[in-house]
Amino acid sequence: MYSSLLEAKVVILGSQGVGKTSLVVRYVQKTFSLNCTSTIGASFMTKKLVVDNCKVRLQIWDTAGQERFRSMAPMYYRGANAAILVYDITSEESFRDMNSWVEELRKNMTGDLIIHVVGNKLDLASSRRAIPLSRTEKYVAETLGPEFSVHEVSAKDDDGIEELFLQITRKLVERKHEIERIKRINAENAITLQQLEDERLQQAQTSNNSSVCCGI
Ligand SMILES: Nc1nc2c(ncn2[C@@H]2O[C@H](COP(=O)(O)OP(=O)(O)OP(=O)(O)O)[C@@H](O)[C@H]2O)c(=O)[nH]1
Ligand SMILES: [Mg+2]
Repeated sequence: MYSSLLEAKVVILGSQGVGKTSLVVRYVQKTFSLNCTSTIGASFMTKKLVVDNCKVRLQIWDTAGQERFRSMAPMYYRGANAAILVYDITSEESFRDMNSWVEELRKNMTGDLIIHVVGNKLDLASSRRAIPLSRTEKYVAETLGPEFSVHEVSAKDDDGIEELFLQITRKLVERKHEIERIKRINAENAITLQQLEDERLQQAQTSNNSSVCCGI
């Protein structure tokens, strides 16, 4: 028996060819192909999991990295609960591009969006790494804040991807439980206030009755 159900929207953003589709396909379908076709517009996949006694349904939106689709991105990140910003650890350009996503999200997002920065293609680290992990960590700590996470993953080798989505889901579940706890406290406080008000009215009524009696 699960204590609650959570439906959440996660959006994947990043420049063309960093491996957004590969990441989602690896996580949801457990497969990988070196011959992916570039995404047109966007698409989503659903993943169900159970975390901390909570049944979760993640709707994972895979967006297109091609520049011509960039103006469509707000349609996908608005209403999202979490965003995964992907770069390719072998590409300086994709790392810089991620910064423009951070700026854009900052300007347009309301509410608290969970953001995870993800360097993909970790399997190429020894031969072609262009972005050291320390650089990403420094960037994220200084730009996003220490509470935001950095991951390096490989969609090809299925390395770090389960952990990435698990961490995001845990945060979403924690947040849901926190909101429920606050609602419960507010409801309890509202009941206490109502009881106090009832008692006050009752006392007022009693004293009114006794003054009427005295008047007679
Ligand atoms: N070596 C390696 N190649 C990868 C990895 N992930 C993706 N690729 C390859 O990188 C290329 C682009 O992957 P996609 O998943 O299509 O990239 P994308 O970010 O969805 O690209 P757009 O849809 O155009 O924005 C493909 O040839 C993938 O096979 C990885 O972890 N390691
Ligand atoms: Mg794609």
